[in-house]
This record gives sequence, C-alpha cells and structure tokens, in this order.
Amino acid sequence: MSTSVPNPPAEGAAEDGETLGREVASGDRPRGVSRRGLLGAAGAGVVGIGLGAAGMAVRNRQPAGSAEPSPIDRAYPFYGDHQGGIITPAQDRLHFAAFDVTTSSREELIGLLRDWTAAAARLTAGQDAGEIGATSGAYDAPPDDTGEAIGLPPSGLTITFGFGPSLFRARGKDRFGIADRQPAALRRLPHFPADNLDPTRSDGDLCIQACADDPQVAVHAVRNLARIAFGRAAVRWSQLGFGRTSSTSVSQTTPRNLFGFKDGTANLKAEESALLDQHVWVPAGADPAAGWLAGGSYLVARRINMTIETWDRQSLREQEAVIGRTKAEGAPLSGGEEFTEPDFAMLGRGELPLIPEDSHVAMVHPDNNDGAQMLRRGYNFVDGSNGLGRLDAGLFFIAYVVDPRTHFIPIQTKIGIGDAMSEYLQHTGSALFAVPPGVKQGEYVGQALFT
Ligand SMILES: C=CC1=C(C)c2cc3[nH]c(cc4nc(cc5[nH]c(cc1n2)c(C)c5CCC(=O)O)C(CCC(=O)O)=C4C)c(C)c3C=C
Ligand SMILES: [Fe+2]
Repeated sequence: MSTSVPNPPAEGAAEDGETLGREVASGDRPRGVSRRGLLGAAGAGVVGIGLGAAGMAVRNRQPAGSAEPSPIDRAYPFYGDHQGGIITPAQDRLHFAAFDVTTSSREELIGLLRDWTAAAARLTAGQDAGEIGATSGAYDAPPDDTGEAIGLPPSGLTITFGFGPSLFRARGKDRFGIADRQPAALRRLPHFPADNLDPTRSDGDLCIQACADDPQVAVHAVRNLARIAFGRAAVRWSQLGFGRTSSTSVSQTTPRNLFGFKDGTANLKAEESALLDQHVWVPAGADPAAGWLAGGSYLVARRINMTIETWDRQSLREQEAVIGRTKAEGAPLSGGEEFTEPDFAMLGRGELPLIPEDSHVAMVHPDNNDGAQMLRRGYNFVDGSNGLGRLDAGLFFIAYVVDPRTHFIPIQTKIGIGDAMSEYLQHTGSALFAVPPGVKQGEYVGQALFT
C-alpha cells in the first residue's frame, strides 16, 4: 500500500513565480516511508514561511542561526507565468534531453504532455514521479518512480519543456495537426561557419532541460520523464552539464568556464524585467500563427567542444586578448572592474583598441549587434576523452531569446567567421526549441497549442 498523503499545497504561482522558491524538508527517512510521504507531510503541515530571493522555507536544514537555506532544500514552483529554469537562479547541474516523438497520434502526444506535466509538478516539489512512489506499489508491477532520489531533497530542481520545429512538420507532413501554428522563427538552425555537427547530438521534436543543485536529482527527473514517455517518445540525445557557466540573478557570483574565465558577467538577469520583456519573453502578437507561445521563449542549444589542451598552451596575454576581459577579475581590457562596461573605442599601444576587435566580447556585445541581448544558461561538460588523449570537453551553450532570427543567428554567423575564440572551438551539436509559457494549475504544458 502507498503511504500516500495529500500533495503539498500548490505553489502560489506568484506574479514572479519563477524567482520564488520553497524549501521542503528532507532529512533521514525511515525505511518504508516514501520520499513523497515525507515531503507531502512537510508540505501539508510543516510550513514555515520566509520569503527571499530563494523562496519560502518549509523546514530548514541549515544549522540554527544560519540565515541562508542550503540550495538543496530549495523547491521552485512548477506552475507560474513562465516556465521554471529560465530566469530561475542557474543551478549547478544540468541534464538536458531531446526526444523524438514515436507515436503518430495527436491524442497520445497530448497524453504525454499531460503525464509529463503531472510528473514534473511532483518532481520539482521533491516528490516521487508517480502517485504511488518508488517502493509502495504492487510487488509484481514496475514502480512508478525509479527510486534513486529516495531521501534526496528537491535540490532546486526545475524542469523546462520545449517543442522543436520537427514536432510541427517533418518531411512536409503535418504530423499532429499543428503545422499551421508553427512559429515562423521556429526553423532548424542554419549551418554556421565552422560547424562540425553530429546529427545524433542535434535537433529533436521535444526537449527537457532539468537543472538542479544535485546531479542525481536532475538525472532522476530526465530518467523518469523518459520512462513515462515509453511508446510515445524516445530520447534522441542528451547532455549532462556541471558548473553553471552563467549567472541569471544578481544574487549569484559569476562562475568560470573551462577556459578559466568568468562567464555570465554581462548576462541578462532575473531582476531586469524590462530587458527580459524585450529580449527573452515572446510578446503577445509577435506571430499571428503562434499566439500560444506568448510569454514563452526560444531555447538555443549548442554543444561546443573546446580544445582546452591547445588553449592551455597559450600565454595569459593571448587568452585575455581572445576573450577581451582579464582572467582574474573578468574586467574588460579597457579597464575598471568586472561590471564596468567595456569601452571598445579606447585605444592602447600602437593606436589599437585595448579590447581587440576580434575578441569574443567585442564580437558578441549588444552594442555591436543591433542591441540584441540573450539570457545565457549554459554548463560545462566533460564527456571523457576522445582516444587521442584529449578531453571531450566544452560548454553546452543554452540561450533563451525572444527571436532566434534577430538574437542568435546573426551573432553566431558573425562569430563563426571572425571571433578569435573560434580557433579553440568546434560546434558539435545544435538545436532550437520553442518554450511555451508557464503552466496554470489544472492545465498541461503547451496546452494552448492544441486548443
Ligand atoms: C552566439 C552566442 C554566443 C556563443 C555561441 C558563445 C560561446 C561562448 N562564450 C564563451 C565565453 C564567454 N562569453 C562571454 C560573454 C558573452 N558571450 C555571448 C554570446 C555567446 N557566447 C554574449 C552575448 C556575451 C556577453 C557579451 C557582453 O554583453 O559583454 C564571456 C565574458 C563574460 C560574460 O560577460 O559573460 C566569456 C568568458 C565560451 C567559452 C563560449 C563557447 C565555448
Ligand atoms: Fe560567450
């Protein structure tokens, strides 16, 4: 029998639901009591409230007197105006998966989205994927949760769903009766200069971005969503990431990428709502065919291998010239500190710009790209080595943009040709997804596309 208890109260999908979170108790649990049972009990009863950037505390695992809850106790609401995992403060771990839909039935696709929504709401609250739980079901049936997250707290898990161009139309066929609702901007990304794409790491009908502060929690989420999809969708490719390479909130320190540089300094941040409206969220009326996407965004994913062995043999001077910022502070080479605006006109020795024109920062800065900004949310990856003694390492680049035609494609085209950093990079995977707006209680993700 299940040790089921009522679900925790639904998250107050606050206006700014994504930046608010809720900490749920974990702690050691006795054998035979489901993860869901404990967390449900916490949600039902032990609700202490303390709103902050992190959210509401249910039960704090921190030592008494500590003001900041541990990130692993944090739970972000699944329901809200926007999906979680976009402006949520970037967690430390990623499991990203792209799926091929294997059914041709529209009803089965909708059923999958319903099931994924229900499971994602449970998982992000720190519960088992299914209502019965990993160890409480019938002895002769497969459990409705795989079990590896038993005892683990929510860990700040967010689950973000996206729809690829091929969901709408493949080989000229309207697969699910939604071809006329395909956004004009949702097309397969073009081939960029210096791309060396692996088709088995590219594209997909659907995607799931699971971010958490515990890798096991992120992997558990994707694994269970893939299990639930059986017979309707299958994993096409997936990518693990560690060490966020961006900050998406002013409350976060800037992390470093595998080149050893601070990455995320000039990123769009959750607190910059006017800029997010301009550069990240798709406005109502943006595309007459795709009203369902209002309040959503576009997710660009690029698996970018970094030839770190070559990079590591470059002088510090060369490395800084390639990036356009100092390695220690992340300050622009034109001077100041990390958050000083770069001055691309400032000249140095030989009347040359202090920030080289082919440096990465000069290439991608909004001043040099018609003002386009993006919300970057990438992760480092190391997928073992390649058999030639080189690490298969790099940056799994994720960016959320209002329109890839204005906010990604022109910039990527430009840097593929002229960016000094390109010499050390190889793009090996590529995908674009439309990310529907947040889910309302009682609805499923992307519902407006099918109604
Ligand atoms: C097409 C968009 C971008 C790709 C692809 C990309 C890859 C990439 N970037 C780094 C390292 C850094 N990027 C930095 C800044 C930065 N990068 C992009 C865009 C792309 N990066 C933008 C829009 C910006 C912000 C520019 C600005 O407004 O000044 C930085 C500097 C620190 C920071 O501001 O975050 C670094 C370092 C790598 C290693 C990489 C591919 C592997
Ligand atoms: Fe960059």
